[in-house]
Amino acid sequence: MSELLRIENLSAGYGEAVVLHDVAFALGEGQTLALLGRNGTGKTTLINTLAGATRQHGGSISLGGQPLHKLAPHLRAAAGIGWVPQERNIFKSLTVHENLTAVERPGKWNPQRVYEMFPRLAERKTNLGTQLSGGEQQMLAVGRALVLNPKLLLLDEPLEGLAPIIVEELLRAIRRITQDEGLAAIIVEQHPQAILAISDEAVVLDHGTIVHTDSAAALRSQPQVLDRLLGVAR
Ligand SMILES: Nc1ncnc2c1ncn2[C@@H]1O[C@H](COP(=O)(O)OP(=O)(O)OP(=O)(O)O)[C@@H](O)[C@H]1O
Repeated sequence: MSELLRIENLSAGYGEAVVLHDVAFALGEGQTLALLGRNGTGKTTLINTLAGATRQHGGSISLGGQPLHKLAPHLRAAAGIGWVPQERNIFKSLTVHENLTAVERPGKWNPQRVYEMFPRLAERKTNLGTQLSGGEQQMLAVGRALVLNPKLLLLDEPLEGLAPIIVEELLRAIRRITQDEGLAAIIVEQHPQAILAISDEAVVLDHGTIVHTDSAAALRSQPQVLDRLLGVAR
């Protein structure tokens, strides 16, 4: 398996404030990484740093051998980072279809394939972003990242605040995207069991540093370790 992402000695934050300290890990092509940790430990900051939306103070990030450090967020998208931020950030004044076609880049993912995966979006094709439920917005945010045809998908709490039936639908889609279609992904989630079940690797952050790295299967099978790392019995 060849390497896709390499992070070394990374420190990053907001303005002068440094939130992440000496973060380092690598991810192979087609691998899925669960990024876990208590509230406020830096998970979103790490995702945002990969996407280019924070201030990098030191260290390096490379994707497929290309350094990302100096690239603005839109150039990171072009370099292969598909970002689904916590706030979803869909274009609310555009229709579902326009949200997808506005950012589409050539590759195997196109709006038609997104509609096949999320039939609800196909039914809502001509609806504006403002007219979508939270679950539909999340599906659209995932679809919009996919039609960029990224090398690496970043999903920041994709299941947060959604009804159980929608959670199931999104989990099925994420499994299909990562396991069946082989797209590499980093997934942040508060409820780790569901994500560990579909991930290859796991990294746990605390106070902005990595405190545990293991295979997802090994971490999943040790509830007492998860309990210690995340603070609540899962
Ligand atoms: N825009 C910002 N400006 C300054 N500090 C911030 C900003 N966003 C987050 N922080 C700080 O960075 C730290 C890490 O926050 P972050 O949102 O990355 O954690 P998280 O692990 O994703 O938490 P959660 O699970 O609650 O989303 C926190 O101390 C937070 O207060």
